[in-house]
Amino acid sequence: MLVGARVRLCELKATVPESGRVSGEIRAVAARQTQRWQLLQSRRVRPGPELSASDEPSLRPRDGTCCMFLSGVGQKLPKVSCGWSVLRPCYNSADFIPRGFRFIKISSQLPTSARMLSSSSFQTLKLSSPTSHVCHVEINRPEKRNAMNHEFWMELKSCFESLAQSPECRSIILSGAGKCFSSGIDLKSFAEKGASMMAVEDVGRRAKMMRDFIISYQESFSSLEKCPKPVIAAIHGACIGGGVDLICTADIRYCTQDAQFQIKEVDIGVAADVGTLQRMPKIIGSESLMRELAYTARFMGADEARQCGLVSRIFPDKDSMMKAVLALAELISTKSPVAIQGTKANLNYSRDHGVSEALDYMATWNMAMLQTEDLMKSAIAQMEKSKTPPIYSNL
Ligand SMILES: CC/C=C\C=C\CC(=O)SCCNC(=O)CCNC(=O)[C@H](O)C(C)(C)COP(=O)(O)OP(=O)(O)OC[C@H]1O[C@@H](n2cnc3c(N)ncnc32)[C@H](O)[C@@H]1OP(=O)(O)O
Repeated sequence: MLVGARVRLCELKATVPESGRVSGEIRAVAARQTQRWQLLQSRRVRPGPELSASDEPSLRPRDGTCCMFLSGVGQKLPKVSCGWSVLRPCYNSADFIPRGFRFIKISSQLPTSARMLSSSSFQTLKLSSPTSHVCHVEINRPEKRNAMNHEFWMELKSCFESLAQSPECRSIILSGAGKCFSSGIDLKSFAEKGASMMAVEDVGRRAKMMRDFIISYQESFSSLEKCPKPVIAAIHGACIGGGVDLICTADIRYCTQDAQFQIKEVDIGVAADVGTLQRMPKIIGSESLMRELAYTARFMGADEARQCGLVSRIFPDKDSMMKAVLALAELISTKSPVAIQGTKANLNYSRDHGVSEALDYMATWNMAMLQTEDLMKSAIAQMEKSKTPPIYSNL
């Protein structure tokens, strides 16, 4: 929201339950984008005349939150149309708070993730924001069946590191453009990289260079796992070699009926080295099947992938799958980001540690996170049997 932008406060809904605490939501329209504002702090109020919004909400310049002041109080508040207002910077918001209530800007239609990280930042990825808080990352080399060239590995890491830092992004969809999800590492790019490293004469230096190279590719894929937001992989057609390594870093995997998974590495003379051998046994649970797939490089179809737990749902085609992943990502994005990100961090931790160690980690995590405002908001919504989820602040 720009300082000085004209906004029309089009809807104010608030109720004062018996406890005397106000909960509510305010919507404003600015520059043809729907902006949502939510009550951040509530105060005890006296019964009185209808509540009306002050006509000059102020934007705090540092963090972009909006201070909105209410001049009256009341027991039950109808929808109120408030006309046009001008947002002004508020350098000392504390001056204003005692008289009313503070509102915080929750979201705009275009999340920061997508605004800041436009597709034009990347050669091999296409980014979009299907809804506020959901980001869609598409591997975008369809003419090469989304083969992973060096640029892709570098861009994927920088993309997910940025999304990790974007407060407005709450869930992420990963898919492939064109005929398939991915044909794995770009064999041409891989051969060129290999040749340039092999040209280094000293074995020690050559080995060090290769190690750094492998680690940099591992870190690229690990950026999905380290990203605190849940990642949903949507897989159609071929998912080969590096494609399998990549989907193993996702939180949830859906696929189409025509999906084919192949741990191809033994066929190109290498042991898979960017995550399949480490993550997939923990996903599918069968050591025997894991080894069979990795030693033979045979294709595994969608039904078998679901049976062994590699994917959780199968769809007849890409369109129906994308609708379902979008609905799933959207649903996740309506939940408390504190709760969702805490859940991901602790599921990851507990996968890699023993039960008692993971319980200890959980307790330490929640000794901070149980203090979140999201807990109270959620509890109130549950008690009030609210049909819509509470609106949570970005994290
Ligand atoms: C540190 C190391 C880190 C990671 C290591 C990972 C290991 C692996 O990923 S191993 C797996 C390597 N991948 C493959 O062996 C797959 C090769 N591709 C195929 O089998 C097929 O292309 C297909 C995916 C089954 C799709 O078949 P189709 O739809 O018939 O397309 P094509 O005509 O074969 O290909 C179109 C176009 O794409 C180019 N291409 C496809 N895959 C790759 C690839 N992996 N690397 C480079 N280029 C690829 C193919 O050459 C065609 O290009 P044109 O210029 O149009 O000829």
